[in-house]
Amino acid sequence: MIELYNLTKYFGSLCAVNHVSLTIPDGNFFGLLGTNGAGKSTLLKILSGILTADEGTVKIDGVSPSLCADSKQSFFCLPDEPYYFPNASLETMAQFYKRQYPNLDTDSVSYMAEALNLDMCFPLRTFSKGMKRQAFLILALCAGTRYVFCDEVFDGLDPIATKLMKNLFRQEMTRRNFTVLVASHKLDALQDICQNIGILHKGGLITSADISHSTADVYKMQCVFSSKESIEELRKELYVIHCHTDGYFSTIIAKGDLQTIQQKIQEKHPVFSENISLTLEEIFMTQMEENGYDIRKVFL
Ligand SMILES: Nc1ncnc2c1ncn2[C@@H]1O[C@H](COP(=O)(O)OP(=O)(O)OP(=O)(O)O)[C@@H](O)[C@H]1O
Repeated sequence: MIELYNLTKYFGSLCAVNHVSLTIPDGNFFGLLGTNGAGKSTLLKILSGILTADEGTVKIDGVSPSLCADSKQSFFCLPDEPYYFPNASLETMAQFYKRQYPNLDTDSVSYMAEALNLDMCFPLRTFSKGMKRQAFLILALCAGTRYVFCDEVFDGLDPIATKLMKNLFRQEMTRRNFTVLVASHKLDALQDICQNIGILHKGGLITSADISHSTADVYKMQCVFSSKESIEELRKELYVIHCHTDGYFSTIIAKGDLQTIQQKIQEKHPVFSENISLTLEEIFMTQMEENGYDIRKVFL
C-alpha cells in the first residue's frame, strides 16, 4: 500500500504540492487527475525519490523509500520522457533494468514486444513516440515490481495499441498483486481502466474516490421527449447535475435512486429513455461539483 501524508513541495514561492494526504490501495489502477500544472508530475517525482518533499512523508508498504534503498526495487517509475542510452534497443534496456530489477521477466518482454510488433534489436531512437512509449510500458509491466508509477500512461499510443496495452495491464493485475499509479489530464485515455481516482488542483487534493462507489447514486439517462417542457419539469423534480440536449436526444445526469429517476422520466411519457454508463469525465465532473467546485472554472 502507498501512503502519502501531508506531502508538500515548494519551488521558490510556488507551492506545487500542497499538504496532500492520500492512500493508494493495493491491486488498483489509480488515476491521479488534474489540469496542466496541478502538481501531478511533482507528486510522482517525490514518490519515486527524484524530488524531496519539503514537508510530509511517503510510505511504500510501510517503509519510507528515502530511508530504505531496497524499497526502490518495489516500484518502476515511467516518466513523461523516459531516458535511454543513445544506441540502446529494447533488448539492451531490458538487460540494463534487469540489474536493478532482478525479477524482470525477459521472456515476457520478448512476448509482449512481438505482440505489439516492436523489434527488440532496433535502436529505440529510431522508434516513433508511440513505439517508445510501448517499449517502456512493456519494461514497466515486466519489471516484476509491485508498483508502477506512470506520467501520462497511454500518451501517443494509437487506439489499437492502447487497447492491447490496457489488456496487458489488466492481465498483470489479475495475475498478481500489482498497483498502477498514473498521472494524467487525459480523462478519456483512462476511461474503463481506472478503479480509483484522486483529483489534484493547484497542488491540493480535491478528492479521492473509488469510482464504482462514488457514482452509486448518480445516473446518466439518455431520453427523447416530444415536448421541451418535459426537460424543464424534470430539472425541478430531480437533482439534476448536468443536462444537455442535442437534436432530439437529451442527456440528463441526476443524483438519486435509479427507480425514482426512471419513474419521473416515465411520467413525462418519453419516446425513448435508457440508463447509460457515465464517462470518466462525467465522474470527474460529478466529484468536483459534489466538492463545491465549478467545473467550468477548474477544467475548461
Ligand atoms: N523544477 C521546477 N522548478 C520550478 N517550478 C516547477 C518545477 N517543476 C514543476 N514546477 C511547477 O510546479 C507546478 C506543478 O508542475 P507539475 O509538472 O507537477 O504539474 P502537472 O500536473 O504534472 O502538469 P502537466 O499536466 O502539465 O504535466 C507548475 O506550476 C510548474 O510550473
